[in-house]
Amino acid sequence: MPLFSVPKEVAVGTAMLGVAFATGVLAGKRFPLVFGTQSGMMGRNSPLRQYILDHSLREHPILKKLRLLTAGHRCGRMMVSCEQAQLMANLVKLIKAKKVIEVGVFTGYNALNMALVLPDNGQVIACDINEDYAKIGRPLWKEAGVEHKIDLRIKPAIQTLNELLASGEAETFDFAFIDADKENYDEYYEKCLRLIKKGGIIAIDNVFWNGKVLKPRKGDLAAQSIHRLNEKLLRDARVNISMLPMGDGVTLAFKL
Ligand SMILES: C[S@@+](CC[C@H](N)C(=O)[O-])C[C@H]1O[C@@H](n2cnc3c(N)ncnc32)[C@H](O)[C@@H]1O
Repeated sequence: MPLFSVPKEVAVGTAMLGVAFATGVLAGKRFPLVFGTQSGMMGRNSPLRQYILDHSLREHPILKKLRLLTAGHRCGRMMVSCEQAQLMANLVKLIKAKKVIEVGVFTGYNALNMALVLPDNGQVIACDINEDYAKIGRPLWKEAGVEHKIDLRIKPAIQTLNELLASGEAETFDFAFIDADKENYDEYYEKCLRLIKKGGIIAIDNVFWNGKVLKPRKGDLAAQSIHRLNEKLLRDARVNISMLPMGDGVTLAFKL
């Protein structure tokens, strides 16, 4: 005797949805992504994400301090996810990077994360328009002993990137992380591509834009901009790419 009964149509519909979801999961189709951006299977507060953190996060104690401090800020959700930052640190180490760019710094969680793995003469050119955010992180950059590696430039990132190009620094960077205003993503990508060396890597954050790239709405310039760049990257012969379902989606572009 069932504990409760549902109309046949509802039962059939639910079963079909379940099969569709499972098929999507098994076939690696888009269902898990649709359900898994910020609220579902792999969302920020999901058990699976917690499992990932419990079984892979190796966070420097001062980095953790900055993460917890930033999480309490009213804009704390802008911070990059810690597992994504760890992937970037691993890549920076793997390619023995010396010079990196960050477009969009906030309190500097990822700037600190990269500075911690750069050699002592390494350099993070950190671009942001808001110095107040960086003031939160700077004491911790100092406490970690890497403040000297973080060169914070407070002005629109496009201006900083243009200045780097004008001062002859094209093809001298190893790694770039793009994580500022989404409407300018394409311009950041093009300039970073000129600034990094062959074999260098560009990581682009928020490439899912919380699922809105699936059907960008007319007035949503951020979703449109990210979606356009995603489409362009698919066909961009200057790079190899991987789009990863981590955080809000991150694309890695490897310069050929
Ligand atoms: C998502 S947050 C960056 C998070 C950061 N990467 C981290 O590790 O936590 C975006 C940042 O981009 C900055 N930003 C927005 N527009 C910008 C612009 N035109 N030029 C430079 N920075 C900008 C914001 O002030 C904000 O700090």
